[in-house]
Amino acid sequence: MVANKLLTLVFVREPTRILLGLKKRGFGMGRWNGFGGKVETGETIIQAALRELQEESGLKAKNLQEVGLLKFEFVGDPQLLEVHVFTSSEYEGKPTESSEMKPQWYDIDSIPFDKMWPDDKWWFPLLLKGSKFSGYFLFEGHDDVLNYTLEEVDSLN
Ligand SMILES: Nc1nc2c([nH]c(=O)n2[C@H]2C[C@H](O)[C@@H](COP(=O)(O)OP(=O)(O)OP(=O)(O)O)O2)c(=O)[nH]1
Ligand SMILES: [Mg+2]
Ligand SMILES: [Mg+2]
Repeated sequence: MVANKLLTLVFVREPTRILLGLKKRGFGMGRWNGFGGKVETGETIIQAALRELQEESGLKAKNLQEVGLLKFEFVGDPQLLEVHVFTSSEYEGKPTESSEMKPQWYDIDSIPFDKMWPDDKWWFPLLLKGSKFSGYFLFEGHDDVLNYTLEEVDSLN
């Protein structure tokens, strides 16, 4: 047994648009995504979500809500990634480019799914309509999803 690796992912949204960032380095480089990263020792998942959002976008979330739990397995890697997904509709600050992310607002009807992680096109509609969701995705490499499960849930765990 290998413990799951905990990660956060935060989407700041307004009624008609959502803030994405182009990942400039590391895991998922070149893809548009929300802001987030690894939960560090001694930190709660919510603390990590707030910290990573601020480090990567310059924004302070005011009403973070946990909306999704996504588990990822990669063929050949025993460690599962467990990504806790949040939204926030209120924030302080102005989106600012960081060493990791280049932020840009996208209209919710023109999300660049072809330049995002391939699983996002399945669960993003649930996030955009305000549902909570839970999913599992088996990847081969970083581009191919071999199979997945995804469900809307009333509450997360
Ligand atoms: N939208 C989406 N996001 C994903 C997927 N898989 C995955 O790890 N993520 C997210 C979770 C994290 O927010 C991010 C990966 O963490 P990271 O590399 O940004 O970690 P970090 O900020 O701590 O990086 P660093 O400080 O160590 O450089 O990618 C996916 O399939 N779709
Ligand atoms: Mg990150
Ligand atoms: Mg980090």
